[in-house]
Amino acid sequence: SCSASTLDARLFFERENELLRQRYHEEYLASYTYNTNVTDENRQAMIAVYARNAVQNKQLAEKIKSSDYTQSEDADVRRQALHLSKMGASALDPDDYLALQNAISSMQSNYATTNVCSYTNRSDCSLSLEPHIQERLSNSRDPAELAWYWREWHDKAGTTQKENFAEYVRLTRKAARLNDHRSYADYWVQFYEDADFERQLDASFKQLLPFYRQIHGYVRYRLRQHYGEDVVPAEGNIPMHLLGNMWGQSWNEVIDLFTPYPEKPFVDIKASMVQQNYTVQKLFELGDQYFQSLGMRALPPSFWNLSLLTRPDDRQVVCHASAWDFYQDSDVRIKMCTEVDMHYFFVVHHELGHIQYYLQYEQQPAVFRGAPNPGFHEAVGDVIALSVMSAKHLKTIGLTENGRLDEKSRINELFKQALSKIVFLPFGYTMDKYRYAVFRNEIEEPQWNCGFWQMRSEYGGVEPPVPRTDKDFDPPAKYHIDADVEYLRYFAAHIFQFQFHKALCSLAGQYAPNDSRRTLDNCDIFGSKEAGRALSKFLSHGSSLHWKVVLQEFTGETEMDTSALLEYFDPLYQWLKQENSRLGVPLGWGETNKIPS
Ligand SMILES: C=C(C[SeH])C(=O)N1CCC[C@H]1C(=O)O
Ligand SMILES: [Zn+2]
Repeated sequence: SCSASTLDARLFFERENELLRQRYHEEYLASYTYNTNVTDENRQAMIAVYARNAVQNKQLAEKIKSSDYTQSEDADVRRQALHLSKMGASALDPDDYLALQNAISSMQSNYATTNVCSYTNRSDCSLSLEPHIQERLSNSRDPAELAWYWREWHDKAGTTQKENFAEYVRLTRKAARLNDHRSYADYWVQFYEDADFERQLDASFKQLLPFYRQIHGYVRYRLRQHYGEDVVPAEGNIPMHLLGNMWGQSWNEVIDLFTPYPEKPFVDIKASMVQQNYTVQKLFELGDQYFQSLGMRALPPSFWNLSLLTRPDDRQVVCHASAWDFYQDSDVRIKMCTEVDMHYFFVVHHELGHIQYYLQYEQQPAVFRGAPNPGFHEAVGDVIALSVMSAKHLKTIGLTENGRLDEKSRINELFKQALSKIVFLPFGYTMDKYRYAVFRNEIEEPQWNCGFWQMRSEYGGVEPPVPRTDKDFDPPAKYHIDADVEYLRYFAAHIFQFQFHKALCSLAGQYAPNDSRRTLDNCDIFGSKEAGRALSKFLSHGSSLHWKVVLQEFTGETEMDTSALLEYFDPLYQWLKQENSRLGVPLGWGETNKIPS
């Protein structure tokens, strides 16, 4: 039985959740219209919807704060009240709110529309990040050309946005204070519902640093062999323009420069795709079929009709991949500028993971249609991709012949995985350690750029190809910094995904401890209804329960834990330690000399 006041509370939240769902629906429609057609008119229209809804969200939060719902006897009422009283930017007055949304959307528009001039044809200034500049960073082996594209992009996508970013810092700080947070960083941290979160992050990073140092040392050694000592220092920071990615967040695009066993070549999956007439549509169909093989939700017809899966040639779009929930009639979509290659095959699964989450929790009240830990949402697709990219599965779908690797090929494949999964960690960690420091005014505005590069060097041992000063401003060269997207969700996801993978592989009978035929790096859960049932149950909770409760039901654990990740990569870690000592590879790095000391 429950008291009249609880019945009254439930009615209140039922009504408010329906209104909130409608607000989400119109917000995401307006945002999708802008993201798939970047014009100032669409940008203004989107902000107008945000502003109108912010007033409603603020009123709801204030109504709840003046009630006793957070003390209700009903745990579900308490949790809904807690979530809905968290005001972010909507705490700002209307003028400040509009100014903040203008700053953020202006940075996003700049990022989406920045083009750079070709290194080989300076009069052609039409090159976009995806696919043109990324193709050069992956395939050019000319340090001068790579440095050209690094600098063009950072000058045009970064430095030009300094004023907008300063306005963003000022107004998010004001919003955080209005909500009694010490800073906007503390507003972000509260979404992990764990007072110990930042300490756990630091502990996880420290646990993984020795492994990263082995990878960093080996890569620097091999890069120096290839490019020579004038380009790559023996013991200093790695110049990041050589690493195959604009931000140095994953290095697998240039793995052919440092394959552990070059005599065991990688299968060229892209060539197989091209040879088999793969289309973008096919990549998404394979992903859809994977989830269906687990007994999970199929993509609804509206997904295929309303998504934007390739870059259109008649308008500007925000190419950065994203998945969308329109909070109505299972209307879920992906927007990305897909190309047919292995990188996008991975991104397709990453985004379909978000889509599956949306579909699994759509029955929850609007307030609980999200992940209980931001890292969970970013981990789902990656977990499936760990199975999809295994030699076993690539053979199943006919992209390779060999479904079981010999020891040397296994080291090569584990190294390729580590060049995105382990290399990513210092990058992900720094993205928000830096923004926390800026939001908390621990780095002051005149040092914002040098502070950024000092942290990238301290945590990851990478540096710009050219000297940078505080006259430059490089952070907005990264999408998430422009778009006000918190980033530690990806760091957490890179650890959680191995915990999820181990649990699912066990359920699928694909993994057993100490069974050399059933290791984590060659597990493929394809077709396992057992695994699918567990994953569906995990996702269907949405954020209705604390993430530790939901995690415990799924994997038996209650913490973010690096053990599964280290178990997955152990053969490589042991190999690297031996190889680096055999070669006499120096480990670690000093301070970067690319910023004024
Ligand atoms: C693919 C997405 C959209 Se949620 C993304 O932003 N990711 C996925 C991996 C890390 C991060 C990035 O690109 O920086
Ligand atoms: Zn994502």
